[in-house]
Amino acid sequence: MRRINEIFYSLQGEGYHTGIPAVFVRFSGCNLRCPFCDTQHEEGTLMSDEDIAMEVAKYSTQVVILTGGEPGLWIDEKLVDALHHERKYVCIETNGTCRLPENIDWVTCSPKEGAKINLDRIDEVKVVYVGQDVSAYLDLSASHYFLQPCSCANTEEVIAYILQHPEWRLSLQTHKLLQIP
Ligand SMILES: C[S@@+](CC[C@H](N)C(=O)[O-])C[C@H]1O[C@@H](n2cnc3c(N)ncnc32)[C@H](O)[C@@H]1O
Ligand SMILES: Nc1nc2[nH]cc(C(=O)O)c2c(=O)[nH]1
Ligand code: SF4
Ligand SMILES: [Mg+2]
Repeated sequence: MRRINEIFYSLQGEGYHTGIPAVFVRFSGCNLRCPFCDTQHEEGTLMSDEDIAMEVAKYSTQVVILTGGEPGLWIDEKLVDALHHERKYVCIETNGTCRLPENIDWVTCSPKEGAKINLDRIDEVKVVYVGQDVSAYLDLSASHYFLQPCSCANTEEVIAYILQHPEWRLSLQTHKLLQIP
């Protein structure tokens, strides 16, 4: 059984897949306490992999996004297999501190200051930019590098940084701008 905070259907608001309809599976609990974290995730109900797959299967989109909390603490190949069995494309939003099952289809790593990255594969790096030194994150091997304003509040600062450092792209939390989940 896995502790699930919520399962909901919306558009991916952030990063490379922005705008794509997706089912979000939010796990309860995290190993970090980021001061800027925008998510309440501690509450949750226990669900089996079959329950999770059945809930996700109600939505016709192919894309599932595992998030939290920190989903890397709680998932394994068996859960990803159950979602693959429903023909889903399985993405994860992770802080990168936990080893992940190899059968995940897309890894979004959002590294946090002082937390060691423990991943073999990253598709996109997405850093919440609050003025910190982000240059070392470009050494992570990935296909895309995004900087994201913190709660849409410092977008001008992020744009100014990216114009000076064009290896980065802008990721906006478009769901917050649109006021959708
Ligand atoms: C709530 S976290 C859950 C997944 C995982 N624990 C992580 O941090 O990647 C989902 C995404 O939201 C980002 N995030 C959290 N708080 C934010 C904020 N106030 N503004 C912008 N992005 C934020 C995280 O960096 C991460 O990319
Ligand atoms: N629409 C929408 N897109 C998201 N992308 C990542 C999210 C997350 O909280 O992990 C998130 C979220 O909470 N809502
Ligand atoms: S790692 Fe993710 S869920 Fe955990 S506190 Fe930081 S932003 Fe929030
Ligand atoms: Mg969110």
